[in-house]
Amino acid sequence: MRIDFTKMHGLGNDFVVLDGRKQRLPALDAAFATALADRHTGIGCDQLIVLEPSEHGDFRMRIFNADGSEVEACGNATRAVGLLHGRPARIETLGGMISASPCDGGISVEMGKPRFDWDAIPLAYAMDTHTMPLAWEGLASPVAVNVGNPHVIFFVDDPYAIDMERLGPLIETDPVFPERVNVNVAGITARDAITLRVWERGAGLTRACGTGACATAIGAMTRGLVDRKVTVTLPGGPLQIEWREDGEIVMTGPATESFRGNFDPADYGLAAGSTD
Ligand SMILES: N[C@H](CCC[C@H](N)C(=O)O)C(=O)O
Repeated sequence: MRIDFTKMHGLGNDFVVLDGRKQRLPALDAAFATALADRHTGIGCDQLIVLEPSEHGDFRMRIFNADGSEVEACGNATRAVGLLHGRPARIETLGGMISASPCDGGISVEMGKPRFDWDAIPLAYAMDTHTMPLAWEGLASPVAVNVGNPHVIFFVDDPYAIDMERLGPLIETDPVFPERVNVNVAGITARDAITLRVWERGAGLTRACGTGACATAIGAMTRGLVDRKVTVTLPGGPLQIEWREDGEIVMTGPATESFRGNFDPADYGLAAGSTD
């Protein structure tokens, strides 16, 4: 029984999207996600996205990083599935209910409200998350915020001068982050402009990170560095982030369908037709 997929991306952060409402899928475990995400022996992606029926919204979106970890939120994928849905959608995720709507700028997503408490990030012990009293070599005093998933944000002069391949995994896996963390290095270029690079938990350096853009914008706003509407420019391109007066984070940006295909799970040694 072959499985249909849609290959998509948001500013180069790429996904394999499976619609579990229309077909039976193998067990959604780390082995399945890592096999499909492998860029040499699989289809290749930063995240595997699976759509399922939902009793609380239009559908449920499950998110698996390339390392197989299932996580709570993915901003770029939310725009991608919003494009597929083609009309406003209420989406159930592990990080809560969010919504996506087609708009002039592509897809606009209400990502929920940020959480700043140390145990909501989460951190391993209590500390000031507005300015964490910690440093990893030259990266110091970050903001920590949860926008459905955990982020730590360092403000630097030049994000492209930071050795993310070395410092990213070091910080991602530091025990102070019991659920690991997405690592953001950001430069403020104007009251409405941020430059950002992200080492993603479970996926590494990606061309864009939607939740990273949201977290970084919020962190910069809480420090008074930018206004409540900013353009966050990642290696793959720009996203518009607004922190609305009601506390909701709104992200707007493009989503792209690259191609469609199908595969036989048996080719990956995966049992076909079982669902978890
Ligand atoms: N790596 C993230 C999930 C994907 C987030 C990113 N691709 C986005 O667009 O928000 C995490 O483990 O929390």
